[in-house]
Amino acid sequence: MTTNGVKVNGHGNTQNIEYFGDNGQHKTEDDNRSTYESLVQTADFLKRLVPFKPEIGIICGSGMGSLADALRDKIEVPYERIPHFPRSTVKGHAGALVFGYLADVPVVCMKGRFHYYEGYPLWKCSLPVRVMKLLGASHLIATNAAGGLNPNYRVGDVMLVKDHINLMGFAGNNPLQGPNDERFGPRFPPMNQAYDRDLITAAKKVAQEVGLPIHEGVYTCLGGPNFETVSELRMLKMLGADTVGMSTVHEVITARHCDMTVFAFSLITNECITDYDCQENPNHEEVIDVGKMREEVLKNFVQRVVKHIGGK
Ligand SMILES: O=P(O)(O)O[C@H]1O[C@H](CO)[C@@H](O)[C@H]1O
Ligand SMILES: Nc1nc2[nH]cnc2c(=O)[nH]1
Repeated sequence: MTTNGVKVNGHGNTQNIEYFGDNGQHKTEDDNRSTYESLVQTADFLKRLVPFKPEIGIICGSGMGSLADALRDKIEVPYERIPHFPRSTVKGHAGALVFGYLADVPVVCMKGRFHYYEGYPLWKCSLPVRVMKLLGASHLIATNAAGGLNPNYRVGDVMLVKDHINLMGFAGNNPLQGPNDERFGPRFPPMNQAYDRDLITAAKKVAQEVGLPIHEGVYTCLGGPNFETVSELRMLKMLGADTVGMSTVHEVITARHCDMTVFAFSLITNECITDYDCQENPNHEEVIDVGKMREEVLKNFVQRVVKHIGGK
């Protein structure tokens, strides 16, 4: 079957999707991969709309889109207007880049991120990070809603991410797969200092000031969209993960590849269920509700972290 330049072959559960250019020439997934030049086009389009250079890129996690509402002199650009940009499909992820000033620091917020389970390859989920870099941002703040695996974590607490476990990477899936463009970064980037230690130290102080219960730990990302089984969670705990989600890791890898300084945190939206007798179920509504419940304190927290970065 061929429709709109896409041919789907296959029987039963296996399908191979082939792409065709305008002249019927065969294209592969890799031909559709964004290039340095296409991302420069995206950045140039945005530069024409925004009269300042963002210093920090902020990714709002599920239910945390209101972080972007705290910006002054906002310019909001819906994803569907931005060339080469994916579209948001998940509840709690509005789908717009919001430019403005937070604590007098110029920033750009992703009000809505892209997830692997939406059907986007990891390079596409992380594409906005490269656009932020091309816009001039030197720092990335990635926020996420996550399940708390560490038994000391409570719903509403925040965990500063000190490290991650790239589980999808173990299975051979990585946002940096494919040809490497040195203009972004090296073929083999180190990842042992992915999360900036100075920012973690500063953020701990800020959390105390705003009365936010804080932890420091290890995040892991699964592909989703289902929440985990009891056995999977027990395994992740043994591996050393403190929180579990479906985002952030590939964004951070992409940011470190292009030499951005990274700060990330998880809002604990649910306690992971590691007991077969527990009758509760995690669900996305609860995740979004906790984000909303903590919106004021998180705005305050992020604003102060941004101020710290801006004042450096
Ligand atoms: O990581 P963010 O986007 O904050 O969202 C988390 O919450 C959603 C599940 O409720 C998943 O998308 C998971 O990744
Ligand atoms: N994978 C995963 N993602 C989440 N996002 C919010 N809570 C959870 C969770 O428990 N598991």
